[in-house]
Amino acid sequence: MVDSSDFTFCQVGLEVQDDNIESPKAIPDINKIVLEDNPSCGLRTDRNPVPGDTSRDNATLQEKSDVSSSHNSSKTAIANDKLTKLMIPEQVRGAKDLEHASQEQKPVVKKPVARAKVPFEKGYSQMDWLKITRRHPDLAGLKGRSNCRLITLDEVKQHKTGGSIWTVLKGRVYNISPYMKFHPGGEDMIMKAAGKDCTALFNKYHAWVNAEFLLEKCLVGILDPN
Ligand code: HEM
Repeated sequence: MVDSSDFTFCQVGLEVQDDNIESPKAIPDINKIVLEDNPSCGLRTDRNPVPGDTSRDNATLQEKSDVSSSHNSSKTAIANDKLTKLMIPEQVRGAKDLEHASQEQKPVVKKPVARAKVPFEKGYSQMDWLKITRRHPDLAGLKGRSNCRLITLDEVKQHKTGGSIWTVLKGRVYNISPYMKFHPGGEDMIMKAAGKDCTALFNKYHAWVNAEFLLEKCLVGILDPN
């Protein structure tokens, strides 16, 4: 559902039609599901059959039956020993690591990715910015000029400092100078956009941000494509 009060974000991909969601397959009978011990790690003996070796079937069976029992049982040790003999040294090392890991049973804890969002100063939230855009008569610094004119990249390059910091975003030229202190990623980051096309950088960090809306009043012109 689209929240019309949330002006900061825009839709990036296609919206999923809720009523079109269908289960691709019927849910299988859970009683028929056979659990296998690490089927994807190359430990299954039926992938490396050795003629006349009946132990491999036992080993596979042993593996299956051991899923719910203790990993430290002597039967598993024998089966694993047989398996290791069928493998090349790299596989043996990998299998030993795996065995070791399963014995320790350590939970995998994923570290959260640190976000580079800067806590905003009082009076510099996105809501404060929105209020300013409503009140300020000339955030773009147009001084009466039209914001429909074509602007070359050379002209953009000349605006890198002070109250006239221009950037190109998705083919439009904005004066981002008044927005600098409001940028949630910090002034240093947005300063990287000064005097150049920042579309790639912008999309790298936050393609979902609705800059067309946030910077609407900062529009200086359209980038000359030639
Ligand atoms: C030029 C127009 C830009 C606008 C309007 C803008 C706007 C925003 C907004 C609204 C957020 C908060 C996003 C969120 O809460 O999810 C944000 C965060 C951020 N921005 Fe920008 N930004 C701009 C350019 C840039 C550029 C050029 C860079 C990098 C060089 C950048 C780097 C960041 C970073 C690192 C964050 C924090 C990331 C995060 O919240 O995960 N921004 N920006």
